[in-house]
Amino acid sequence: MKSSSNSIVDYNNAKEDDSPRLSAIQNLCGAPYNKTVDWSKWYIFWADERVVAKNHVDSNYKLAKDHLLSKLPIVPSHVHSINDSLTAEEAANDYEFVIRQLVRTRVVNVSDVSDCPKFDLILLEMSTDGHVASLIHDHPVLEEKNEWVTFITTSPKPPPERITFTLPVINSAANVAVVATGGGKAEAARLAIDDVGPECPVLPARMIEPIVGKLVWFLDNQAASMLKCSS
Ligand SMILES: O=C(O)[C@H](O)[C@@H](O)[C@H](O)[C@H](O)COP(=O)(O)O
Repeated sequence: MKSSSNSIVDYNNAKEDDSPRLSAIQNLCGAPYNKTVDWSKWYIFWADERVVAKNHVDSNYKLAKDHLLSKLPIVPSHVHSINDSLTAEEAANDYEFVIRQLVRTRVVNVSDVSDCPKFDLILLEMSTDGHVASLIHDHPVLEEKNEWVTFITTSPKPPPERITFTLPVINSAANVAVVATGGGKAEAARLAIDDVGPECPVLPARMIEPIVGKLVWFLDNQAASMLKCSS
């Protein structure tokens, strides 16, 4: 990753009760990364966020702040969280406006191949139903082509109101990492990654196909257990 990274981290994956994934993320707070990474060059955004107060237990911002951001020398003004005093629709519009300003001032790169920002890294976790960010299966949010940030009010996984980056933004990133851990995600991983044929549902995770960027999946043994290459 470039040292002048514009970084995205989707901390939804790091729940309090999820110690293996949380500790993997927290490794960044210790040696050597706390010293070798130039944290002053990092900019942090949320690929999706729950529309709750920043001090709410469901807030992804709070989770990231408590477990990572408060322990690293990241410049506070480089941390771009949503405005939690707005409705979901307003918060999505506001977040997109903020990102547009940062693209205009070249803090965030612009894609050569789409009308979208080009983030250096977008880190996502796939859920058991194959959704990533708040791009949920069979939802019009998957069709959004014009907005950079949009919103949903009907997430099957609570809380229902979320803002989310759209597919064009995620697929314009220089690098996208998708994480899946545990046997409960094995079937979704198979449907998202393997050559499963046209009769199978196209999960949101399968729609993550960076136009020119790099996609890397990180799976543990259980999540990878149904992949063809694992047999
Ligand atoms: O819940 C959220 O806020 C996000 O919608 C979602 O993208 C999340 O990152 C995955 O669902 C992984 O989380 P789980 O492993 O808990 O399903």
